Amino acid sequence: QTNQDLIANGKTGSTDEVLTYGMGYNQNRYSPLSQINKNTVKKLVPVWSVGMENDTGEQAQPMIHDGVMYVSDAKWTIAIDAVSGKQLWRTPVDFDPDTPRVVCCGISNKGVALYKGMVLRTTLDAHVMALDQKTGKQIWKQKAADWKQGYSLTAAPLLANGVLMTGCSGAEFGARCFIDGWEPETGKHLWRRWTIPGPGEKGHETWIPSESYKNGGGSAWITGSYDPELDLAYWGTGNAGPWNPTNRKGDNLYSASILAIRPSTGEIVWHYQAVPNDVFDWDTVFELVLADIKVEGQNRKVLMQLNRNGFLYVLDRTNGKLISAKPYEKVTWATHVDMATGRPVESEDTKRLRAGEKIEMWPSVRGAKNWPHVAFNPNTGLVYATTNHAYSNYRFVPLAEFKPGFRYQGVENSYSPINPDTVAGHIEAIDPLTAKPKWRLPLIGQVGGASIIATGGGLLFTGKHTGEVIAIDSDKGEIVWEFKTPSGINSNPITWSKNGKQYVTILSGLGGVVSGTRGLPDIPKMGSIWTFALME
Ligand SMILES: O=C(O)c1cc(C(=O)O)c2c(n1)C(=O)C(=O)c1cc(C(=O)O)[nH]c1-2
Ligand SMILES: [Ca+2]
Repeated sequence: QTNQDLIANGKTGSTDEVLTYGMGYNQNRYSPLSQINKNTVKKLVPVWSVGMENDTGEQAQPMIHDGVMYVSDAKWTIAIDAVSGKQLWRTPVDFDPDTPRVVCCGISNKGVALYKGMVLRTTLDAHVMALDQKTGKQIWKQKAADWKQGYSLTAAPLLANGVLMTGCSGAEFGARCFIDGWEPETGKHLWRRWTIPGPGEKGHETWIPSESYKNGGGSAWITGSYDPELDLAYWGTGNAGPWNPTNRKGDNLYSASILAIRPSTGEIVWHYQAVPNDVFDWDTVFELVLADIKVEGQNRKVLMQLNRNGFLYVLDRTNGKLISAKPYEKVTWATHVDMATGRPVESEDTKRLRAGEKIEMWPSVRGAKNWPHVAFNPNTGLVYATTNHAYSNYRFVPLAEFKPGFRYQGVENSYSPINPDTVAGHIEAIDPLTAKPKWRLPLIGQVGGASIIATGGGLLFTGKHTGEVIAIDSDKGEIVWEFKTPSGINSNPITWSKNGKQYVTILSGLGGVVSGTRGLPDIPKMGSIWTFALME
């Protein structure tokens, strides 16, 4: 898995390999594979399953190299023969059992990176490590931060231009976050880009008073994308900390922003802040889909994001200029995004919130979409997304004193109820420039939990909170196949091939933030991997 292999993956490379988070550096989550298609999908059956020996949740995207599948969760790194399902090795992750105290939203891990014979991963207790692909033995391990200060690492690393990039979580604990660059071969720390600039750094002046940056948040808890031609990694940052803004005035850069970063140096080449002075948990971390699309007749290199805040942003990824920002769900916190300034125009409701009143706010603080990733099919030009239809009853309450490693938020929040007949969200096909749906499949009585992949067979694969793996006709938005797994699904599916045969793999095991969602069916918590193929 050289740099060339990683660049080719998801583009011209073999569909036998899954080497990057998002099935390609562009995070399109699209595969041209078409053996499993609308006609053949009725013959799709499980071919193997492996237990994860974990009940804290499975979110990882598996990776595949040379017929071996690499899977992770917070407790394990595992290698499996991809065709037979036979386990090759299993290495436990060693962390203090108290660490889960500093995770806001589940004991999670979203996957590994593969590079030059190594499996590279992050750990819940804020370490980064490399294992040998053949044996599972540790090659190196480095501490990124002290978990007792509220830091954790849940995202898969990004290997870009020979640099291993990792993010961090902790904004709900008033941690000040960062993105790190490491030398993958040795674990040597190359650079740190604080997402919240300190004294003397550009952007620090947007924190008033100046010491407020110390609790500034700006987590980087979803893996970035990479454009090898521009040599830019795109990485989103999370909410400002604490949510209650009493002690921090100003725009609070670079919270709730999209950053274009030079992998070799960590330099920020451009930034776009979606939400100045965020008070809503509008993490702008979600997947950044890179695509080349026509905008008003012109070919543009764009970056797209369905932001948690309900707007679908399309940016020129060469320079960060805003092209479009339209709402894809019900939004009441802002009236629109001002295209001249790129800033959201806050609503009367938000003015009342800032004045201390309780408001009903759409979307809820969980977002019009949470992390489950979208797919983009370059042939249809549509984005396929799992979205949420919910509101928060939300207000600020006095901030408790800051204590490192403990919640530091200063808000009161309750969610709209979910009853068995509530339309709590949708799986939908969306035009990126209008943000309007082509079709919508309602999620009734449950929120969405899993990422989507799109295929050349005209299908989407994803999973439901209630445990079904589903295939959807991507033109009509109809479920055409399903299989019930033992637990709920909130993970990252992949499709791949070996010896001319197409497979779909997905993890089951309820975890993450949906595991704590009230009003939903009581789902057993148990991790397992499932691989499907057509019955001969
Ligand atoms: O700001 C942060 O540091 C941070 C981190 C994480 C995380 O690492 O899982 C989540 C969130 N925020 C968050 O707001 C959120 O809704 C969320 C959901 C999940 C999940 O795994 O289901 N993680 C996180
Ligand atoms: Ca957050």
